[in-house]
Amino acid sequence: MISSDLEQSKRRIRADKKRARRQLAPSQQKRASQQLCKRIASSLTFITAQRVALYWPMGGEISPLPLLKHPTARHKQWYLPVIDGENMQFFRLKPGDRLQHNPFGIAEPEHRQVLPIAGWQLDMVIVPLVAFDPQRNRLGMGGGFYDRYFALRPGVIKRPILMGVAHECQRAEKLPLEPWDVPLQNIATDQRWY
Ligand SMILES: Nc1nc2c(c(=O)[nH]1)N(C=O)[C@@H](CNc1ccc(C(=O)N[C@@H](CCC(=O)O)C(=O)O)cc1)CN2
Ligand SMILES: Nc1ncnc2c1ncn2[C@@H]1O[C@H](COP(=O)(O)OP(=O)(O)OP(=O)(O)O)[C@@H](O)[C@H]1O
Repeated sequence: MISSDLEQSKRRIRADKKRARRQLAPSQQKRASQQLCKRIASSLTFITAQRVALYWPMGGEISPLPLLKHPTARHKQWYLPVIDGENMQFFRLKPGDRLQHNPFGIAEPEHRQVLPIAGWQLDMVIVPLVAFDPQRNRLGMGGGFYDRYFALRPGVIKRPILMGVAHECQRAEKLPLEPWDVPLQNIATDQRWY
């Protein structure tokens, strides 16, 4: 087994960090999410972004949802990931939209526009992650959805800005890198920027 060392190390880090974030008390979760959203809301990336994708949190993930109600966010258009088999697309989320659960138990918009938005039309994507390191490397749930979605983005194009978000306790010293890993422009936690 050639891949075993790397795979094993990724498996271990995923298990560790999923446990760490699930163990945060509801009050800690709430406070962390508020701190995170305050940090993001004061960033130029967010202030100037018109079309922003975020995610519906699950399993102890830090919640980006307070951003939806932030005073500076009133004129933004919001998008959520929708998965279909191995594919992921982003669909518009409007106030009052009904949501439904996908097979992973993650909420998605129930009634969708016919076509998803094209990735390059998004200004900013708030990217969930399981673990990160100070070099802004990311380890996700293991489905490869975000890596595949952004794989086609040519290096010269800076749009959308990919902003990873996490609890500070999801920081790892150094993550094993895969050739397909898509770099994040920055990572925000409840504590600081990376
Ligand atoms: N909130 C959120 N939405 C997201 C992602 C994410 O990481 N977080 N994704 C980022 O790619 C995509 C979904 N990716 C996923 C990939 C794997 C599993 C999964 O393996 N779930 C297992 C066990 C969950 C666990 O270990 O905690 C399962 O449902 O059995 C779930 C989602 C799109 N939407
Ligand atoms: N650009 C790509 N082209 C083809 N396959 C890919 C690509 N990116 C990722 N994959 C596949 O996805 C699988 C999962 O990748 P990885 O373990 O890096 O996921 P992840 O980044 O943790 O997950 P996610 O992005 O869903 O949160 C890999 O085994 C790989 O085969």
